[in-house]
Amino acid sequence: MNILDKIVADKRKEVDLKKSLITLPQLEASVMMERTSVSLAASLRKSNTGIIAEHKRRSPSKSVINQNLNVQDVAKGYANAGVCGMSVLTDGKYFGGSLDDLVLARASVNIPLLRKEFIIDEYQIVEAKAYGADVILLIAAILSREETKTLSELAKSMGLDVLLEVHNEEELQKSIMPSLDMLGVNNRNLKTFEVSLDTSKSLSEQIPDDFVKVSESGISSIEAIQELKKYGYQGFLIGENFMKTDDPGTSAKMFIDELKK
Ligand SMILES: O=C(O)c1ccccc1NCC(=O)[C@H](O)[C@H](O)COP(=O)(O)O
Repeated sequence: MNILDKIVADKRKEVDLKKSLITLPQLEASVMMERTSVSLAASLRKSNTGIIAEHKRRSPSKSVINQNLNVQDVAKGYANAGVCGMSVLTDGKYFGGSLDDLVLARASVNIPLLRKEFIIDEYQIVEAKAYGADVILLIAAILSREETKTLSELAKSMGLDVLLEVHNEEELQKSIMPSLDMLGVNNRNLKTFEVSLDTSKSLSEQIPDDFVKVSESGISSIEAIQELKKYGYQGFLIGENFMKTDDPGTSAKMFIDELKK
């Protein structure tokens, strides 16, 4: 069993439990359902920098990254730095995140918020909207084409943007469909945890131009972004590089200021 298999097995149990605790009609009664979402894809299209900064306390590959921060401070810091969007990990067991993190980030900033989660059920999409997300992540490695279609169409019907994450050509080819806004190539091999920007480079040509291209994971230098831009990438998802510092907002600001030079 690889890490994704383990995460998904746990997620199925978690979602079943949640459905029995908070019903769909209860989620649908959230005031957030009336909120107009802010598009991350639009924000990336008009940006020269394209940074999506992540709130990430720990991860299966790195164990603890930073457990001492207040998510509201991190969100305000990222917004002040001029990021295009913020990614909030909501998985508890493997990443130390929660839906509370999403709500607190939403209460602090108006930038696009991505719910970074292992989505396998429509319930989690309603949940994302109800807790203030603007964007959901779908991971091709854990979904069939039919599931990707059903989930992405539901998200679009709720006004949410959809970022589809792929790791290889097979996942990309099986998943391309009009109900996606952004295609994210994850540079981290989730079986070995090895990170290589070559994954983004080699898949870039196969991503149709209608989708915003996002490169995810292992990005820590200006040079890497300049290189990825040559391959058509407009979005860059960065977690650990900012979160490992005492002040991720200031780190993101220095990074973005440097990128603008
Ligand atoms: O980060 C991990 O170890 C990980 C393991 C298993 C599944 C997903 C994982 N990460 C999710 C992500 O996509 C990253 O948090 C995100 O791309 C930021 O990556 P980084 O800049 O390398 O922190």
